[in-house]
Amino acid sequence: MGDIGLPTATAQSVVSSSTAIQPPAKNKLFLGTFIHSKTLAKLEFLHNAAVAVNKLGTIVAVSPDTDFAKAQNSLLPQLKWASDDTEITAAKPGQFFFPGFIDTHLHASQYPNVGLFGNSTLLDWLNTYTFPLEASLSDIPKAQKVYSRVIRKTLSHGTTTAAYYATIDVPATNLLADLCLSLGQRALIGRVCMDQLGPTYYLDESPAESITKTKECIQHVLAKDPKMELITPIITPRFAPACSAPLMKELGQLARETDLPVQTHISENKNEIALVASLFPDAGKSYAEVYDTFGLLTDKTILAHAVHLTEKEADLVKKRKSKVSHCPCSNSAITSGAARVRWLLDKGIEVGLGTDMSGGYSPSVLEAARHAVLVSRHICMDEGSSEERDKLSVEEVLHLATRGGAKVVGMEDKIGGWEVGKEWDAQLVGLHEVDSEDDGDEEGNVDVFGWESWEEKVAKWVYNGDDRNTKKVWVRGRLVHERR
Ligand SMILES: O=c1[nH]c(=O)c2nc[nH]c2[nH]1
Ligand SMILES: [Zn+2]
Repeated sequence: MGDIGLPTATAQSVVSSSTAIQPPAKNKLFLGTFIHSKTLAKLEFLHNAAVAVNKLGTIVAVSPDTDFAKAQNSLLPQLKWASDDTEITAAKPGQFFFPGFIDTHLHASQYPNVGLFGNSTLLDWLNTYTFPLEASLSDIPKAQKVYSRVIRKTLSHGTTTAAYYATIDVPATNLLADLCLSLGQRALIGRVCMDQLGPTYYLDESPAESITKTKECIQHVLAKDPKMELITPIITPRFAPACSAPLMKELGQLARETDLPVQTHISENKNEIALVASLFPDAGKSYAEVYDTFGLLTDKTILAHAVHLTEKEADLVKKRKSKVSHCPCSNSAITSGAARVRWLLDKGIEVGLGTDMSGGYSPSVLEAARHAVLVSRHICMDEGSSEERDKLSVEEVLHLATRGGAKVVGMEDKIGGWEVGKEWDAQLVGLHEVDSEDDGDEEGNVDVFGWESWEEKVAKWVYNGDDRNTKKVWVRGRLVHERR
């Protein structure tokens, strides 16, 4: 990153240690069934397999047909790992390891509002529910309560990586970064930039102030995690209607100078699109062109929603290699529309899933995945649809939730599947076996009778699973959640 005149970190750290970027104490060996996305349409099932994870949290071996005895007698000696320096986790029968979910778009600051949207749509929802809550998080103890809770909650649903919006407040945004580090969630941390549209009590005073405060947050993250091993700063113009042309120009320049990722919203709602056209009559012809004019459509830009993009805009997004975060729960909840995911994928645009709390009502990427399936079926029922082809399958939405999301956040070399060299960001999933002794209360809604294929078990998990099925979660090899 070039010298961009970032100020030195000034914010007080509330959380003192950054333990999550310390290596785990022991090597780790995982045994059992491993499932991950192989291609968009295909899951791969590795049964009776072993995955070895070193003390840095990196996968160093993926070994098929390896039970406990073979691991002890062959794999560990091969790795030169002593048994007493290796922690072994074996999945029980019926359990499986799955890559951690990647939530490519959510507002940490809006978590207290999940489920609160009434009959609102985007612009009135922002004014009624969202801006007042976000503004209130400049109260640091309140921010601490909300941010710790949202991190723990999303981890408990298997989200190992989250692209967060915080608020305009610098200390509270830095606190979110600190908490991700201490609780061990991989995250992109965005201080929200907005110098218009919001209420006077919740606005950056000028483009210059917005840039200075953004740089303070970037500096804070880089001071805490210089190699961006766990947390990454992300430049966050809220959306075009909330950013003046001079602010967007400077943010585009900052993105170019720092080569940092960018996140924003695009084409979520028809009134919003009309507002963009009225606010930026000269800058460009379309919403996407407005961002492009200011250098904000980069190959590291995450565009949330993209519900109403035109053909020409989608082609521009593809040309710039910008990515899309599909947020189906949010799009249904606040009546935004149905994003045409197959159309985006067919154009070669990378797509991931976002919960978009609290436009979205759920912290669960699994919920977003099942709603992505359902929204795709609504698209099939529209006139002029290509019908069957528009449907997304279980395999496809799980791909979006993992490998697709990894590409959207620019971490496809690090996370999303079981390959040597990737980091162990994983969840252990357990379904309720009807023949087992327990009554299944702890295993959630997913009853498995024993005759299902593994493909069927996964489909049952996608349609009926929840956090009760997420038994353990790891990020970079560190256990960050365990269901008791
Ligand atoms: O889903 C959304 N959530 C938000 O907070 C927001 N702000 C602008 N546009 C937005 N869309
Ligand atoms: Zn959003």
